Parts: sequence; C-alpha cells; structure tokens
Amino acid sequence: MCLRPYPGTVTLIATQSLTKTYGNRVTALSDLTVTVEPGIVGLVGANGAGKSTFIKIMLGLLEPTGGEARVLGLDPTVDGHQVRARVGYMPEHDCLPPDLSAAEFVTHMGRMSGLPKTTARERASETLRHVGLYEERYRQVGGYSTGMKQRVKLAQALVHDPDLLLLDEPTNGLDPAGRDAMLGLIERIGTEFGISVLVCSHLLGEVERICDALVAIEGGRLLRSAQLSDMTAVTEVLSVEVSEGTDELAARLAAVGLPVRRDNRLLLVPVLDPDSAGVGAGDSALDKTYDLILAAVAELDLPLHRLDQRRHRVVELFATDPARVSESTGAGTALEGAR
Ligand SMILES: Nc1ncnc2c1ncn2[C@@H]1O[C@H](COP(=O)(O)OP(=O)(O)OP(=O)(O)O)[C@@H](O)[C@H]1O
Repeated sequence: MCLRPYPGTVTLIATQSLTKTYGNRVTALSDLTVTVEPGIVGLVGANGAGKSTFIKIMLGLLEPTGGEARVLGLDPTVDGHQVRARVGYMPEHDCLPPDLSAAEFVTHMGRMSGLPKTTARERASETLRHVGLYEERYRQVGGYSTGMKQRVKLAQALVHDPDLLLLDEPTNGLDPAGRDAMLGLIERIGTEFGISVLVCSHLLGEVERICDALVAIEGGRLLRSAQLSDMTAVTEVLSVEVSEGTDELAARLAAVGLPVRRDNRLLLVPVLDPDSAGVGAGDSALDKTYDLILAAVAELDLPLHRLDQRRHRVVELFATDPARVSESTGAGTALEGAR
C-alpha cells in the first residue's frame, strides 16, 4: 500500500438537494445538501436514518429520485464504473462466499476492480496482511469468526487502493475487543495511508473516537455537518462532582450567588456574568466561578471528584427522546431507530 497525503483539494462528496423515495412511499433521503472534505468522516444517524441509501447512491448502485451527487468530482449516476474504481465499499451485512479462502475472494474482488491477475494476487496478500489476516488467508471464510469476516470485508474494499472508503456499520456484531481493533485499523487507514474514509454508524461513541468531522442525519434530513471539535465546543457551564455532600455543596454555591442545576451526581454551574458584582476588574468570569466553587468545596471539606468546563455532546443534535438513545452498548451512546 502506498503512503500518500489525503487528496487535499478534492471535495470527496458533494450533494445538492439529494432525495430518494422508495416506491413513492418511503422517503429515505430528503433534500440533503452536504459537502464532505477529505479525512475520516462519520455519517451518523439512527437505524433507518438513510445512511445505507446515501452510500448506495454515492456508489452509483441506486438512482436518486431528486437532486444531485458528486463523488471525487464524478457523477455516480453516469460515471458509476469510474466511481467504483476509485472508491472501496464495505457493506453492512454478511456477503462473503463461505467456501472460498480470504485470499481467493479478495483476489477476485481485485480482478473485478480491473487489476491484472498477478497484481490482484499480490495486492490481496498485502491487504490481508494489513488487516491482520495474513496467516489465515488460505482458510475458508465460512470458518472465520465475525471479527475475521469483518476484516475480509475491509480487505476487499481496500484491495484496489482506493482514494475513498465507504464503510457501512464496520463494527457490526463485534465484541469490545474486536470493535477496538476495527476502529484502530480504520484510524490507521486514514492517518498512515492517507485514504479518506466515510464511516456510517449509529454508535456515536465510535465515530467520536476516530473521526475528524461528522455528518449527522435524521429521517433522511441533514441535522448538521461540521468538524467534531466544533460539535463538542466548551459551554459556559462548569460541572462539579463530589464523592459525598452534593446537597450541602449545592446549597453553599446557591448562597454565594451561583445558580446550580442538578444532573444526577453532577452539579451544573453557569459561569458568572462578567458584569456581575462578584467579578472584579482584571478577573475572568470563568476564573472567578472556579474560585468560588473551589472555596465552597474547601470550606465544607468535601472530596472533589471532578471540576471542569462542560462540553457540548454530539447526541444533543438528535431528537431528545430518551427511549431512542441508549448508553448500554459498550460503544458509548447508540442512536436507536424509530422502527
Ligand atoms: N429497498 C427499499 N425499499 C423500501 N424502503 C427501503 C428500502 N431500503 C431502505 N428503505 C427504507 O428507507 C429508510 C432508510 O433506510 P436506510 O437503510 O438507508 O437507513 P440506515 O440509516 O442505513 O439504517 P440501517 O443502519 O438500519 O440500515 C428506512 O425507512 C428503510 O426502511
């Protein structure tokens, strides 16, 4: 695999009012206008949000019913072949022939992408080594674990050395160790090999771990597209957690003029208004707020567990129905579909 920088100035994906309706009944994508720049980008949304539909349109496998799309400057509805020559695709569901070895299958996919026979064989070995399956490459795929099958799916997407990888729920079915390994691989593909990656997922924790930017969709509509750092910018609220005496501390903070809101074990304290009486000239309102909290904790002699400036969370972008947000996956917050 050759080392190279991201194809810097090329916009990876651009859509204008992209719409896809299935059979005049289900609108999977609705008037979606978005631009995706090079890097590792997360396409996040609950199950049924339209992520797979988006990927299939980008690959030229589905026709949109309205609007336009460009992938690496190409129109997938007319240049599907050229798009697929430059883009690797890892589908969500199991699609591997059980009676072929990984080496045979990945070589075959390389041939399908137009590589000559010997090159395809060499590239298959190299790619399988890269995903950690070199020793096992002559075993039949049917006997592989889920984690190994996911790696074969990743290898076949990489075999023709694409400029862009489209990965649909790449950690599907993996245990925590397998998930970590897969995320590590995706990160290396982006950072070491300079291949841009669009990762579709309903697991916010995962994409937050490895992505530079996120495109968030809900019900086929764009919620937001931005750098991850912009989505998790600091707020004007401090979080305080003490191991005991939370009620006492809340009362003391209120008494010194800090309005407090309780969120389970946390006390949330807005940063003082810079013009308020307690903030002297030369003091920053933030420092003053920290000082008042630390003084209250010290006076009450409480064990301070945490004190920091609260950040926005990506999950705040999505509908706040708690039934559709679950923290129980081991991969951070998961967005649950409405269906
Ligand atoms: N071939 C199809 N015919 C009819 N409706 C479809 C078809 N494919 C998808 N849909 C519907 O379109 C909507 C978007 O589906 P899509 O698979 O793109 O979402 P997704 O975000 O990828 O979800 P998942 O992760 O569950 O696949 C859903 O309501 C889905 O039921």
